[in-house]
Amino acid sequence: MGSNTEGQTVMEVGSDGVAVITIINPPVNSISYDVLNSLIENLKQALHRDDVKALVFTGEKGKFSGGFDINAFRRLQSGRKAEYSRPGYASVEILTDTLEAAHKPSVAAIDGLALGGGLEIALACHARLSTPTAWLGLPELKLGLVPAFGGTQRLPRLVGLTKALEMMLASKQVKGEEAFTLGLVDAIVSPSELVKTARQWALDIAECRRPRVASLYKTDKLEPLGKAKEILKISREQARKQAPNLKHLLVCIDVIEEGIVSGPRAGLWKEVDVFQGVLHSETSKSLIHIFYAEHGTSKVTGVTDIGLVPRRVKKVAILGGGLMGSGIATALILSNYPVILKEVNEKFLQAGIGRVRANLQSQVKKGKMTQENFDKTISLLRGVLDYENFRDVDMVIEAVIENLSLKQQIFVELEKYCPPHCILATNTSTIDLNLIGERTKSQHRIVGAHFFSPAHIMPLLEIVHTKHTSPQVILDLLDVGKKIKKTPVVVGNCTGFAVNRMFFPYSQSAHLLVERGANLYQIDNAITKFGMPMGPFRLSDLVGFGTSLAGRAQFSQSYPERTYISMLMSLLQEDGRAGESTRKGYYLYDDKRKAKPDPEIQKYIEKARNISGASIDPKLEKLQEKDIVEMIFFPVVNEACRVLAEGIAYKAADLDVASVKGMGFPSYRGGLIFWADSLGSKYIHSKLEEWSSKIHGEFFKPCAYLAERAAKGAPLSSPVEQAKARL
Ligand SMILES: C[C@H](O)CC(=O)SCCNC(=O)CCNC(=O)[C@H](O)C(C)(C)COP(=O)(O)OP(=O)(O)OC[C@H]1O[C@@H](n2cnc3c(N)ncnc32)[C@H](O)[C@@H]1OP(=O)(O)O
Repeated sequence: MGSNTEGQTVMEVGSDGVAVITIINPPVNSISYDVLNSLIENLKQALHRDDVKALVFTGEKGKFSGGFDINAFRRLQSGRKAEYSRPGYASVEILTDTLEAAHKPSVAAIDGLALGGGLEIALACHARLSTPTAWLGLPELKLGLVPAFGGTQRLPRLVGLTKALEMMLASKQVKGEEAFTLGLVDAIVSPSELVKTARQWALDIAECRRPRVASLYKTDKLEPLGKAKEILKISREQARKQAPNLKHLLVCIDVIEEGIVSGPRAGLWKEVDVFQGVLHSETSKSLIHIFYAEHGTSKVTGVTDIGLVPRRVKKVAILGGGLMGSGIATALILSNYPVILKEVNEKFLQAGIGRVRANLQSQVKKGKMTQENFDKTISLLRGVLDYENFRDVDMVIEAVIENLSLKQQIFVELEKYCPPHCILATNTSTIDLNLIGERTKSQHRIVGAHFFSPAHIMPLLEIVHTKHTSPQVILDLLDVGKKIKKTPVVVGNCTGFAVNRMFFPYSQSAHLLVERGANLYQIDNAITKFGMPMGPFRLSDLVGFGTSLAGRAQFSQSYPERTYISMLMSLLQEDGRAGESTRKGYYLYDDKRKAKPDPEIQKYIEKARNISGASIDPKLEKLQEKDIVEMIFFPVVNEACRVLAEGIAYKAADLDVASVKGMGFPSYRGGLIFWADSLGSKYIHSKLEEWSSKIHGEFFKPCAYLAERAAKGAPLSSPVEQAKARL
């Protein structure tokens, strides 16, 4: 392989007359332009050579291909010229009119994974063999794209329209076994026999012992036209309802429909026509940014690049079996970690274990876990009432209530009972870690393991380090985080850390606006339409006012000048309305927890307004949706800038991932800072300045980091030169 090339294919022609073309581009054998060019060259050669009767395509080291090289797409999105000047060159000219139309048959030998463009190459072959455990799918839509190598046409013809729509629109992958049942692959073969069997299969087709199928022209799996149109109509309606901000889903359905109504070649050409549009859309740029940002969170300077190896964590102890503790225990046992759960008395302990059981039971009910697996998983959990069993644990996660002196006492005990190598983690969501460990001599092994509720479901793990936390401890927690399938983001220590801190203005700006005349339910509506799972008021109801008010108290202590204190929540709480758990908060809740606006809320708003002395601003009474989104999120962006400036977050992309995974910020907007940069630092700064002078001085005041970037016209994501909290 040339030193400047990104992968290649190699061709080996056997004495049996089969040319085996192997894709080589580690780690996932993605199809870079170099791979594609080399594949085309080898394909043409094989078709030309007299000693070749048939072809087999496969991938090196047990992986067929992870799809087209996403990095190449990223380069095209940032202005690089397209490699092929002829539209449809790869899809129509090569895969369809050269490979699929060739007189020499081809077979794909699939192991590991065949995704996106990788699977599409296989679909253009005349047969596919797969190992039982390989993953096959067209996940392009997850990247804001549509399949571009003919997948929109061939997949429905192999597996039927309904299944193909599900696989493409939901980026659902299927395992080899299921692919065989669906008709996507022709046989299941063990990895050791795969290429050998594929060679023979290809010869069998060449010698007419097996059928030679061009999937593009298959029709037996397609529904009759009327039925197909009905399926597509329903699919469109669902896409519009479930993802109203995502246009590429509808584009994909249109392309599939074109093939069904006007024939597969017309469908192929439509696929070619729409691709440039989706590739250069903001949605695709954002989703590809998030793909890379997510991979980047586990690369931490000073931790993962200094030659350390993660130590094996064999046993974990959790303190506190409440909502968080039981969720964390569930996440750990689900990934086969033996866990001891400690509580203060038998009643609490049984309640905690009950919660873990209920979490697992709900997986059984949903058909995601067998009863046998349930029994095996729950057997990894042991309840205890004292520290005696802590003598051989490798990691402790404290998840008791947010009470500093209680946590300090617990850490003193932990230091006494746990072995010296044991990682001492806390799940606090706001309290300064230095204070928690103040009474110990173990500051180097104290770390934050901040899970988000419900901990066994929410994908983010915020790993908080102090100046004393050792890189080894951070690395170990990163490793555990990955093993329990969380996306870990490493951040520095401060009140609220990165995620809660940057989002603390989210609910406050909403309260500030409501006190000045904005409609509470319109705010939630606008924010939901923007793409958040729920607006700030509905979120406060879900979290519960007790927790929200406790969090606000912490913030107002640490950041008093910019904490907006509205009495609205406290007034509601005094009246027994503490959120969803009391069935009344900003909304009223029925038996099914469905939220309904409550006209009574106006009474409380007026009371809160009287207390704060705020007056109604006619402009805020008539806010447009765009204004609401900006007034709620620009203070969040402002706080995120402070988090970056102080070095609490390592890079802007980490905050993008944290906002998506921790707060539900829409991934198709690329995360908080990526979205902010799409609007421009200058614009955000000018808006905050304006609101600071007209509405509330301190709350909206742009921070120095934002002001400096706005003055230079620089993006907020450009690297910070001097961050304080580096390791
Ligand atoms: C023309 C076509 O229609 C268009 C397309 O094909 S679009 C591409 C479609 N393919 C995809 O979306 C697959 C995206 N990748 C994945 O889902 C997962 O990476 C995977 C299932 C392939 C492998 O997962 P896993 O084994 O956990 O490894 P993972 O850590 O994710 O990836 C390993 C490395 O490969 C890279 N990688 C994975 N898929 C890639 C791809 N298609 N292109 C470029 N790089 C890729 C990752 O960025 C990562 O790089 P890093 O080590 O520098 O961080």
